[in-house]
Amino acid sequence: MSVLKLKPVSVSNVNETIKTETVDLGNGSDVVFIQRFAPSDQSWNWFNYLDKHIPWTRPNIRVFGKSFLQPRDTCYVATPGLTELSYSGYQPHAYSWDDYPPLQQILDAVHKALPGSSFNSLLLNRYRGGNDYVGWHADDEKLYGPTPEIASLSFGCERDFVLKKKPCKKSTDGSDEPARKRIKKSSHADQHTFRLKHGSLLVMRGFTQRDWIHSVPKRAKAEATRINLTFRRVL
Ligand SMILES: O=C(O)CCC(=O)C(=O)O
Ligand SMILES: [Fe+2]
Repeated sequence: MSVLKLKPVSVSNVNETIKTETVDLGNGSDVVFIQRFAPSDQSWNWFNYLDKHIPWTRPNIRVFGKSFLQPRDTCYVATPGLTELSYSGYQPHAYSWDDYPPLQQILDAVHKALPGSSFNSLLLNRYRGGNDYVGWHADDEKLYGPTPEIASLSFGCERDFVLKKKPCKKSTDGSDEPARKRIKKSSHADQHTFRLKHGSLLVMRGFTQRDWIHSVPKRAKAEATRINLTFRRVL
């Protein structure tokens, strides 16, 4: 019998040695979390560039029929020719990747870390202190398809990212049995909090947008600015 000897490989690419955690949310949903995706100095360079050069806007959005100022700054970048994004009654202008060359560099790094991914759009968020937030929502717009992979890269001030299971739909089977009894016992928690550090990458996959909602809540103590990039693929 011949034995295949494997030589130890010296890894030159930092991304290949980086610790990746996967949290199984159950029912075909999971989250991949890479806490140290990008080195701190590189992340600060990107933060400073984006803070200064991105044409941030704070649009009016509609939630439950009422008009609100979105509680964070935003900008949208997408490959030309894709279906236009529209959320909460707002249709952002799609800027081009070429307008902001470091974005292409960041996109390449994300693609390298996530084999098989091919993102073609990016929603940027800037939280100018702890009063800025994103409320409970799912990124379940039709243009992303039923099982979108969404990669979220964070720079600057650490904030909590909370995932919460959507409430179960009321049964339509006409049974009188209390729902509590009919639900199969599961070991999966229905809420998870991730501390999104400077340079971290969190990826939502599978049915996460169908079965879960997420938010970045207000935090009185988070005074500094945070920039977040969510990469998506429009089908
Ligand atoms: O800022 C974050 O970490 C999340 C942003 C988000 O959920 C979104 O842009 O859809
Ligand atoms: Fe989101």
